[in-house]
Amino acid sequence: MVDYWRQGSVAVIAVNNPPVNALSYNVRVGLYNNLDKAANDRDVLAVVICGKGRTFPVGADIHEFGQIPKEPWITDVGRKIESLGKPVIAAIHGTGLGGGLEIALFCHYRIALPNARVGLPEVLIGLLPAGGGAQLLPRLAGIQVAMEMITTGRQLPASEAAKYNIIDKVVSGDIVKEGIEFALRVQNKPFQDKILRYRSPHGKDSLQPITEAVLRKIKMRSRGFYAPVWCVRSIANSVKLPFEEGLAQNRIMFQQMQLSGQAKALQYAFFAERSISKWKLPCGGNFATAVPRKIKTISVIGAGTMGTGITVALLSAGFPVLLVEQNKRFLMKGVQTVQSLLEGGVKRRKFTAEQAKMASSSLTTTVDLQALNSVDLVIEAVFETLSLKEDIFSKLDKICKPEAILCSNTSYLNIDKIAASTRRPDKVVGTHFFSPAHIMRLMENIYGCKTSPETVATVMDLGKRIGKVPVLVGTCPGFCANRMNRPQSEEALFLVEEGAQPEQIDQVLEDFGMPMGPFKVRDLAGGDIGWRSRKDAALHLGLTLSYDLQFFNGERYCSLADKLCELGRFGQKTGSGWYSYDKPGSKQLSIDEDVTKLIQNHRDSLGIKPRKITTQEIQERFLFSGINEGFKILEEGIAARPEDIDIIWLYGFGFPRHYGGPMFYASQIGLKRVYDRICHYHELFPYSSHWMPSKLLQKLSIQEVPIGQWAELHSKL
Ligand SMILES: CCCCCCC/C=C/C(=O)SCCNC(=O)CCNC(=O)[C@H](O)C(C)(C)COP(=O)(O)OP(=O)(O)OC[C@H]1O[C@@H](n2cnc3c(N)ncnc32)[C@H](O)[C@@H]1OP(=O)(O)O
Repeated sequence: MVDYWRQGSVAVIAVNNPPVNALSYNVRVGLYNNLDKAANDRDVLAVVICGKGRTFPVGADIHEFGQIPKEPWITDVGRKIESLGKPVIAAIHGTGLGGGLEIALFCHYRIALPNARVGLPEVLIGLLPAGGGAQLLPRLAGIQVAMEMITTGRQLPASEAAKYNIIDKVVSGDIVKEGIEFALRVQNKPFQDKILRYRSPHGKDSLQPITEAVLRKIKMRSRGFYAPVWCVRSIANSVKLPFEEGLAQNRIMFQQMQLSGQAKALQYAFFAERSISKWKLPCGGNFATAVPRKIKTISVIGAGTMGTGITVALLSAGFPVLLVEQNKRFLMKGVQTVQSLLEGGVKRRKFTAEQAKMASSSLTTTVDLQALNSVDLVIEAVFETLSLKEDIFSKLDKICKPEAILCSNTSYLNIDKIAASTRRPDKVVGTHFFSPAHIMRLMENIYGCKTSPETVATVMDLGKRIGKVPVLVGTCPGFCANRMNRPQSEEALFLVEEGAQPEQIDQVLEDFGMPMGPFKVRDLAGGDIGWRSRKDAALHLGLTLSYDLQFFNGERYCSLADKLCELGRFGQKTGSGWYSYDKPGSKQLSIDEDVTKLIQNHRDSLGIKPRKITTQEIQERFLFSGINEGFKILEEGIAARPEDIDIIWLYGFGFPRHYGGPMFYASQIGLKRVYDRICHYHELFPYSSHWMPSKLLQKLSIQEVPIGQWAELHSKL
C-alpha cells in the first residue's frame, strides 16, 4: 500500500492505494514505517512523499469512520515527518485533500502540478480537519484563508494555493521527478523554520472580527448545518491554545462530530452520490455491461422554458443543438431566451464570454421536423399532453435515423405509452430535467419496459457529460420526484384548510432546511400549470372543479389553489399568488391580506373551524407523506435503492444534505416511529390514500434493518 525506493540521496515514499490513495490504517502504518526507514538510512538526505496513480492522498478512508481509529493516526505520521531530521517534500498531483493535505502541511515543502487541487473538505462530510489541518493552515496561510477554506471545503487550484503559500512551487512534468529534483536542491540546507507548529497563526490579532464575519456568513447559508461552526472553533484553537493542546481539543471535537447524525448523513450522501451511476435494469442490463452510444448531435423539440434551459445545458457542455419549434415566432422567442440565459451564465461566471459565444454559434434552428433526419439523439420538451407527445414521437420515428435515441422530458407521463407510438421502443427513454434546466443538476432518467441497456447507458453518460447528476428510475405517474412531491403539496394545502397559514408552513419547512417553503415554490413555478392539469384530469373524469369541492375521484381535495387561479393569481409571474409581489416577475414578496381573507372564507364556506397547527404536525405531514410514497416507490421497484431517491431529493428539491435525503432522514428518526405516525395520520385522514402505509415500511419498522439492506429486503418481499 506504500512503496519505497531510493534515488541517490533521496528516498521516495509513494502511497499506492487505488483508486484515490485514501489514508486507510495500512497506508498510515506504511507511511510511518517507511519514514522510519528513511530516517535510519544515513545515505538518505531528503524524502519525497507522493501518490501513485491518479492522485496524491485525498484524505482519511471514509469507510473507516465509525470504527475506533487505530494508531498511527495522521497526526502521528505528521509528527514523524516533523522530527525526521531531513527535509520532507510533498509532491502533489491530482487532489491533495483532507488528511492528505494535512500530511503535506506537516512536510517542510510542498510542490504541485498546475492542474492539482488542494483542500480540506472535511466539513462537507460533517467533520473538521482534526489531523492537524485546523492548526497548521492558519500558521501557513493565515486565519482568514484557513476560515474560508475549512468552513466551505473549497478546493484551490495549485496557482491560488501558491498565492497563499500553501504550495511552495508549481512545477510541470513528472511530479516524482520534479519532487526528487526539488529534494536535491534543499537537502543539506536548514529547514527548521519550515516546521509550521513553531510559527504563530497569521492574523491572530484579528481572530474576533474574522470569526464574527465568518459566523454571519455561515448563519446565512447553513440552515441548521453545524459542522462549519465547529470548524470555526477548531481554527480559533490554533490561536487560543498551544499546538499540541489545540490538536487534542480538535480531536475530541472530531470524535463528537463523528457520532452526530449530520456527519453520518453527509457521509451516506457522499457514497449515495457515487452509487447512482451503478444502475441496473430489471431485465438484467447494467452499467458495467452496457456501452453508451456516441452522441455528437442533439435536437431539442420545444423552445419554451424547459426546452431552452435544456438547450443551454447542452450547448454549454459543447454539444451542437438543433432547436425545433412549430413556428418562427416561437422559435425566435426561444433563441432570445437561449441567448439571455447564456449571457446570464457569463454574468454568474459559469463560463467566459468567449465560451458563451462558442456555445451560441453551435445553435441551429428549424421549424421543420424533417431536419432531424441525421441527429443522434432528440429531447422532446413540449406540453405535458400525452396525445401531443405520441404524435411527435410517431413522426420522429419515421424521420430520424434508425439508431437515433428519442428522449422525452416528461415529468409525469407513461414512458411505455410514448414508446408504443414508435417502432423503436428500445430507443425511447425519459430524461426529466428540473427547472431551470440549465442550472438544476438533477436529471431523472426513466426507463420503459422495452428501453434497452444501451439507451439507458447513453442517457446516463450524456447526463454526466453535461454536468448533471443522472438517476435512473422506472415509469409510473410522476416517476420518483413528482410522485413523492405530490402528497406533500396536497398536505400543505390541507394544513392551510385546517388552520395553518401558508407563511407559517413555509417558515417551518425553511427552518427545517428546505431552500423554499411549498407555497413559495408554487408561486415560483406558476399556479396555472397545475390548475390546467387538474382541469384536464377533471374533464377526463367528466367532472368540473367547483368551489366547494372537498372530494375528487374519491380522495380528499382542497380547492384553495383553484380559487387563487380563478382570480388570476398565478404566482410571481403575475405579481400575486399565495403571496403578493411588488411587481410581476419580482421575488420581493409580502403576506397578502386578500389571501388571508380568501382562506378564511374558504374555511367558513366548508364549516371548518380553524385549529392551531404545531410545527411538529407541519413537519410530519409534509415530510412523512412523501417518505411513505418513497417506500411505495421502493416497494414497486420504481427506484432500485433508497440512495437513488435521496439523491433525487438532494439535487431536485434541495433537501438539506445534512439529513442525507428523506429516506435516510426516516432511518435516523427510526422507521417504527415514522410508521406509527403514518398510521396515525391514516386513521385521521382515511380519504387521502397517500397515508395508506407502505407494506415495505411496515415490514422494515419491525425489523429495523440498516438502510443499505432495504433494497435487498424489498426484493424478498
Ligand atoms: C481521532 C482521530 C482523528 C482523525 C483525524 C482524521 C482527519 C482526516 C479526515 C479526512 O481526511 S476526511 C476525508 C477528506 N477527504 C474527502 O472528503 C475526499 C472525498 N473524495 C472526493 O472528494 C472525491 O472522491 C475525489 C477525491 C475528488 C475524487 O473524485 P472523482 O470524481 O475523481 O472520483 P470519485 O468517483 O469521487 O471517487 C472514486 C472512488 O474513490 C472513493 N473515495 C473517494 N474518496 C474517498 C475517501 N476519502 N475514502 C474512501 N473512499 C473514497 C469513492 O467512493 C469512489 O469509490 P467507488 O464509487 O468507485 O467505489
